[in-house]
Amino acid sequence: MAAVVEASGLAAAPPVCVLVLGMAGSGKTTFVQRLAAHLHGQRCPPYVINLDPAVHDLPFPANIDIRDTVKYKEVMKQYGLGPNGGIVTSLNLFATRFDQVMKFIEKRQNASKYVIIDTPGQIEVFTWSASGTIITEALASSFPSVVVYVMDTSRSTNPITFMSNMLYACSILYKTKLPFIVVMNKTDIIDHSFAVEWMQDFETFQDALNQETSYVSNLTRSMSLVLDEFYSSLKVVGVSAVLGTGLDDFFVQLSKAVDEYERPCLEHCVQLWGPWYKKDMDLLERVQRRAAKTIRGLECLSYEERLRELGLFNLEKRRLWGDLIATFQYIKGAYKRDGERLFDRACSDRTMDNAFKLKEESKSGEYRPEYERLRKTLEKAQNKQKREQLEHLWKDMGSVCVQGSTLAGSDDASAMGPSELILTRGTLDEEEEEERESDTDDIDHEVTEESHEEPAFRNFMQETRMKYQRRSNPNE
Ligand SMILES: Nc1nc2c(ncn2[C@@H]2O[C@H](COP(=O)(O)OP(=O)(O)OP(=O)(O)O)[C@@H](O)[C@H]2O)c(=O)[nH]1
Repeated sequence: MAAVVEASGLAAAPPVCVLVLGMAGSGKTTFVQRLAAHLHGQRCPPYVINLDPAVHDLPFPANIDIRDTVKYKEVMKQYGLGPNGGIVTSLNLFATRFDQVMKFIEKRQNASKYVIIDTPGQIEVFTWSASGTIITEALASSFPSVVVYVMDTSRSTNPITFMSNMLYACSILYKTKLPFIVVMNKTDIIDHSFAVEWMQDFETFQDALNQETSYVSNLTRSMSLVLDEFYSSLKVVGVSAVLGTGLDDFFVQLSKAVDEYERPCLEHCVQLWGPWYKKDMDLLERVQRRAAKTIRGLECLSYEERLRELGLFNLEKRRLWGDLIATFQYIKGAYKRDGERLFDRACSDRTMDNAFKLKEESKSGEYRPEYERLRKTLEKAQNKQKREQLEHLWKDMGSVCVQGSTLAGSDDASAMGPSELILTRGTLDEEEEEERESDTDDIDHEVTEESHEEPAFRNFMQETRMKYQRRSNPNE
C-alpha cells in the first residue's frame, strides 16, 4: 500500500531514474523484473532500459534494449575481443547515441514515473568506464537519479566479504555522487538483519571478525571504523527479488533518496548566497565559533577539517554570507539529527536576525528560483562537457577507423558514427531514425578508454617522460 502512495506521490514530478548496479549474480535483473512487475501492478508502468549487452534472456519487457542496437557477439568476433572487451566496446558504442535515449525518456516522461536501468553483470564495466560515466551524467543532469546497489546477502555472511562489498558500494557512491540505496537481496535465504547490525554496532562486527583468523581481518577491522560515516547516512533495504518482499520499504527509501537529490548541495549554497550578502564578518566568526563549540570531540574535528577542506575557515569578506549558509547547510547535512535544531537555535538568536531573514526568504520561495537558475547554468556547463566527451569518443573511434574513411576526417563525425544505432523497443518514433549499416569494426576499445583519462594524468605522464629524457640526455 505504501508503495502505491509513494508511486502516486510523485505524479507531477519528472521521472526518477533508478540505476541498478551490483556484482555479477547479485540479482539485479531479477530485482528489475520484480520492480517492473510491481509498478505495472500499481498501474504505474516504468520505462525500462537494459544496458547489459551479454544477457541471454531478459525476464522483463524492455522499452530500450542495448541488444537491439549492438550485437555483442559480433563485436567480440570482429575485434577478436574477450567477453569483457566485447561488453565494454558495446557499451561505448551505445553511449555515443545516448542522446537519443534521453530524447525517448523525455518524450515518455508524462507516461512513466520511473525509469529503471539494468546494467551489465560485470559491475566495473559500467562503474569504471567512460561510457558508464557519460550515461550516468546524462541521466543525472536531467532527471532525479538514484543509484541502487544490489548485493547478495546470502553471500555476504562472512564479515570480510561483507566489508569488501561495502567498500565497493562506497567507491561507487563517491564515483557517481548520487543518492544511494543498498538493496540487500535474497532475504528469502537469509534475513539481512545481521548485516544491518554489523553496520550499526561496531562491536558486533568486531565479534564476528574475531572468528576470522585471516590476516585480512585486521585490515577489515580498521576499514570498518573508516566506513562508519558512510554507514550512518546509508539507506538500506532488505528485499527478496524472487518473492517480491521488501518493495514497500524500497519505495519509501527511494522517495527519500529523490528528496536528497533535490536538496541543494553545499557548493551550490556557497555560490548562491555568496554574492548576495557581503557584510558582517564578525557575525560569521561568532556563528562558526558557536557551531564548533556545539559539536565536540571527534565530530568537532571532522567538522573543522571538512570546513577547512572547503576553504570555509579562510574567511574572505566576499564569501562571507555564503560561508555562513554553507556552514549551516553542512551542519544540517552532516549531523542530521542535531543540525536542524542547531540551525533553528542560531536563527532565533537576537544577533542572528539576518540569518533568520535568510531562512524566511528561503521558505517564501526566493531561494528556489535562484537555485533553479543556478542549476540550469550548471546543467548547461555539464551538457557542454558531455558533448565534448562524446566528441572525444567519436574522434577516438574515428582515429582507429582506417580502411578508407576515417570519422576523424569527417566534417560531422556524429553524422556517421560507427554504429548507426536504432533503438527499436517501446518507442513511437523509431521510424524517424534511418537504419544504416553498423560499421563497428573500427573501434579499438582500449584507445577509447584511454582517451578519457584525466588531463591531469596525461600532464603527469608527459612531465615524467620529459624528466626521464632530461636524465638520459643531460646535455640537451
Ligand atoms: N533465492 C533468491 N535467489 C535470487 C533472488 N534474486 C535473484 N536470485 C537468483 O540469483 C541468480 C542471479 O540473478 P540475476 O537476476 O540474473 O542476477 P544479475 O545480478 O542480474 O546477474 P548478472 O547480470 O549475470 O550479473 C539467479 O539464479 C536468480 O534466480 C532472490 O531474491 N532470492
